[in-house]
This record gives sequence, C-alpha cells and structure tokens, in this order.
Amino acid sequence: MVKNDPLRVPPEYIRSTPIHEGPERCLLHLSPEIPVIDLSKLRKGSTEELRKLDMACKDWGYFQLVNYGVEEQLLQGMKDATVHFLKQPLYEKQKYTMPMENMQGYGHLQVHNEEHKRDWSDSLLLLTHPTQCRDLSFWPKTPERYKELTDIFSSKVNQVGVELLHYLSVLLAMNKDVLLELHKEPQVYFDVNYYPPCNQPDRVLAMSTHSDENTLTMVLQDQNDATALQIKYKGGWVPVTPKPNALICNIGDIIEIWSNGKYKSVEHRVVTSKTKVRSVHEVFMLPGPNVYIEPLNHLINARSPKLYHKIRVGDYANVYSNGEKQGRSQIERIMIK
Ligand SMILES: O=C(O)CCC(=O)C(=O)O
Ligand SMILES: [Fe+2]
Repeated sequence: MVKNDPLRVPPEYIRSTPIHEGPERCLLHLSPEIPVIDLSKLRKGSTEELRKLDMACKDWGYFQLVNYGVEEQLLQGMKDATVHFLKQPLYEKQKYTMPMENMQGYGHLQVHNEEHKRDWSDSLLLLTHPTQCRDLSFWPKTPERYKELTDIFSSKVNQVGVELLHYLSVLLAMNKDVLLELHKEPQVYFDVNYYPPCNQPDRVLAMSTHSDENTLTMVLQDQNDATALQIKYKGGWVPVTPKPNALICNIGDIIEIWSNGKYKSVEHRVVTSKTKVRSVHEVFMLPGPNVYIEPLNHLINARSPKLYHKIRVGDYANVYSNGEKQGRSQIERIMIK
C-alpha cells in the first residue's frame, strides 16, 4: 500500500526513464478536442449527438458525458464519504483488505508492466451487481452511509451505462437491447482509486499504461486533477481536463472485440502529482465470466475480416484473474494475425 510519507518513494515504484521523455509527447493542446456527449440530447433523439458518439468511439475511444441526470447532491455525497473513508487510520481500512485470491476490497492492485514497477495508487474495489453476488464484508462500515451511497451511486451510473449500450447497439446496426443482452449476466464493479501526492512525479506513474478489459468504464473525476489522466492519441498523450461532474467514459476491450475493431479500446495512464491528492470513482461493466466473446457476425465481411479469436470472459478479464495489465497486451494476445 502507498505510504503516507510522499518524500520516501520505495525503489519498486521508480521507473528507469522519466515519464515525460521518449517519443510519446504530451499533446496538451488537443485536450479540448476530447468529445463531449450530452446524454440529455441523446434522450431527446438527437441524430447529431448520436453521430458525435459514433465518432468519439471510433476515433478516441473516450468521451466526457454531461447532463446524464444523476443529482449533484449524490455525486458530492459520494465524494465526501470517500474522503472520510480514506482519511481513516490504515488499520480501519485494512479491515477490508483485498485477499490475494479475490479482486474485492481495499488494497494495492498487482500491476505488471515492462519494468515490473508498481503503481502509486490504492483501490477500493467492490462487485455491486448482480446484487445477490455482493460480498458485504468488503463494504466499508464507516462512514455510516457509505454502503447506501455506494449502492445508489453504482446503480445510477450503471443505468447510464445501460443507456449508452442502447445507443451503441443502434450505432452498430442492431436492436437497442443487443449489447446488454450479450452481457448475459452483467457484472458491475464500483472502484475508488486513491492517488496520494508523490515526491517523484517524473519517475512514478499513478497507473501504468493499459486499456480496460471490460465493456464500458465511467469515471467521476476530482475537479482539481486537470492533467492526471492521459489518453493515447495520434502517438502522444492527451491529458483529460474534466468538465465539472462529467463522467469520463471509455470503450473497453470487449466492445472493441464485439465491434470487430470499429470502436477502440484506447490505452491510457495516470500520472502523479507532487502536491495534489486525487481520488476517482469508477463504475465498470463487463459480462459474466462464462460468457464467450468474439466479433459480431454482421460486422465481419470481405473488407472487414474477423480480427479477434473467441475467448471466455473469465479467461480474458483481469478482474477475474488479477493478471497482467500492460498496455494492450491482453487484446493483442487474441488478435488474428
Ligand atoms: O484515474 C483515472 O482517471 C482512471 C483510472 C483507470 O484508468 C482505471 O482504473 O482503469
Ligand atoms: Fe483504465
């Protein structure tokens, strides 16, 4: 777990080359071009907004979602409760320690990257849906409202995700329910990532470069973290400047596979800061472990041959295996050469 003393960075976190060096430049000037999608316009049937969503998923694999209709009071309540939880002494948080064999609870995720360096972050990871699969022993008991807020927050954001799946199904020339139905028994995880300040931001990453091994990720960012999350785009890194209370949404590997590469699961990383504490709330969706995934038949043709092998979600997604999380190594493993 990340130490409270930011001045002492243990060697297992320190990368051999500076983060901001190398061929991949920081493309700060492109930050305002990250697409912003207005869910209230999609709900009103705007074809222009639907076209923007299509372009966002093809080109960036990322977009900021605004006007999605979850009350600000709930978002603020969730953020405040998390600050309360994180500020508690370590022994309080260790009551929910993530065991080796289970990807739930509070802890330091195992991350493997080319240098075997660790990430400067802690996570609180909870399976929230299907509700009968919840393991409440990992859900924080303090502050008192944490369980209730986690339940409401993850359910509402998941509902937004379900709506997005409807629009994506239509854009992929299917009935609106198909992508959700392909999940069979959708799994939803709630995840808080906590990134304390770090004294060596030039050599330490808060989260290594990776793509998400799920279908959709929706992240509620802090307001003061302008350049922490960075997206790979046109050979460089574009920092995300979050709009107030926007959900930063990204396409995961499984949608890339279903769409036969039409929609992109884009690599991203999180950089550290010398002064700022950051925590984000994520909701991520994926099919049940026994679902087999492969490109959808109607998206395969002579001009667009099948790009990925069939695989069982439980053998693919990190969350079921605590496996490697390195760039796009996972999806590249199943690409048809
Ligand atoms: O901290 C963030 O903004 C994103 C974290 C992330 O990419 C992840 O948890 O997969
Ligand atoms: Fe991610």
